[in-house]
Amino acid sequence: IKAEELNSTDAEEVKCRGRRQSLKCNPDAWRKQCKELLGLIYEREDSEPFRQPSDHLSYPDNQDVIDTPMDFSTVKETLEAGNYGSPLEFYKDVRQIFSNSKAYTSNKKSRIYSMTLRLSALFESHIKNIISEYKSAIQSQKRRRPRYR
Ligand SMILES: O=C(NCC(F)(F)F)N1CCN(C(=O)c2ccc(Cl)o2)CC1
Repeated sequence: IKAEELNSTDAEEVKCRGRRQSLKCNPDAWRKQCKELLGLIYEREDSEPFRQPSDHLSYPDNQDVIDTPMDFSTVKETLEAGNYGSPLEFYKDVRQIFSNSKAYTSNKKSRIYSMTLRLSALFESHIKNIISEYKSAIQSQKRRRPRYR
């Protein structure tokens, strides 16, 4: 069979099988990429108030306003424990941090909320490539052979 006779999925699969597991084809590359992205976030001073769970005492309304507390140390531990099944789960938790802050704050001009806006701009600019590479790696790993149930 000549290469040009392969359809695009076959060609993609052949390309992935042939090549050493580079980022494009490696469905696990996202873990390392998310670790690096977390590193970037930790480097930012803006992330300081979000590296620890917010202490309920100083934010009493916290309980009723925030039903899913989240912070970057929890995300980091979950990622390092291998408890995220995909970058989409990682994405969901990080977005929770930002939405909690928005729920906490009464005015959109609050200093701490403005910190999350800068952080989420940084986060979104990186996470979208991680997720699209993950999705295409999954696609190219899809076996055409039926799985025996
Ligand atoms: O208590 C903490 N972080 C824990 C630390 F103090 F150890 F860092 N936070 C205070 C409440 N948080 C807010 O997003 C927010 C928006 C508007 C107002 Cl007000 O608060 C989250 C961070």
